[in-house]
Amino acid sequence: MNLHCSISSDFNHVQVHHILSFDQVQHENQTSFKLIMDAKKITQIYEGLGTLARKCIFSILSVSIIPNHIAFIMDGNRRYSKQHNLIQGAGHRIGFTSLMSMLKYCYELGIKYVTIYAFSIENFKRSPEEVQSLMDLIQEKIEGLIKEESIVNQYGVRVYFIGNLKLLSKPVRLAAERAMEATAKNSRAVLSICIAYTSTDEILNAVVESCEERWDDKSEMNLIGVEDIERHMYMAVTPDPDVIIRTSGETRLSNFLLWQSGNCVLYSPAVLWPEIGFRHLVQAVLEFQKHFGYLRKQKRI
Ligand SMILES: CC(C)=CCC/C(C)=C/CC/C(C)=C/COP(=O)(O)OP(=O)(O)O
Repeated sequence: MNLHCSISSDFNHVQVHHILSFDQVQHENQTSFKLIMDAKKITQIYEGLGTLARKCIFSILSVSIIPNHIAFIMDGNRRYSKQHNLIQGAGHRIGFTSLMSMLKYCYELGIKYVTIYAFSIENFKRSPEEVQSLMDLIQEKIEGLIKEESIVNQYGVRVYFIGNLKLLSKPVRLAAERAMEATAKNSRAVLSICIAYTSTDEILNAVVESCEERWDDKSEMNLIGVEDIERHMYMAVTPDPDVIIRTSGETRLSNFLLWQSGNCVLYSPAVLWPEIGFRHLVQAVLEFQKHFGYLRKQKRI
């Protein structure tokens, strides 16, 4: 049959436009299929080599002490979008992919606790469109986290949502509750997702709850102690962080883990969050190891 048709195929951003005969169409499809298979094999080989290289670097790092808890301030997603002329929200999507890579590296390295600043109470002041688009993304990704093949299940991670969850819309809050329930039996590692969170709100809430608890207690003096406040912190489910990594070169904490970060290393690489990579995690661990002697004395560990 001498059919002529137009094929448009998009493979690795190469556009092919041809008028082809039926035989040519079949040939072209077979060639594309072969190219895709070759690309997959090459990717698998690279991934295998990457995993091997990481294992080697991790065993060198493990000669010294590995942090127990790393927290991330994922700064610079909108700037990344602007710099690369991407549509609004694209930077956050790419940022989520970077987050998944960082979680994988952390859990591979044996870091038990990871905390991320996903959305602060201050972020509600952004334009309604931006808040909605971020919340849609967060909801979509929370639902993805509990799927069988997700990183969370692969590494046996228990997920906590930390913050004033009453401030979230019902669908996001329900998704968060489902994720906490679905991962409650995982015990190899912990991911704390700070959402609708600020330290000011966390401390205020802990003080109020501590006072309420003491109010009915007639037997003791009505004084609250540090340990009461700590018990009522949203972050009471994890030990204090050893390292906070904030991207985009900023050294501010922006109302994140202020109570918990008294004795912790702040590492702030000058890359935007979507650009963060394995080398930054290695650098952060080395910084922690450099300061560990001092931190150990402060924390009495
Ligand atoms: C389920 C789950 C954990 C999802 C997380 C998704 C994600 C990557 C959220 C980042 C949110 C955020 C406000 C980052 C700060 O960048 P920015 O928007 O302030 O960018 P800028 O610093 O360039 O202004």
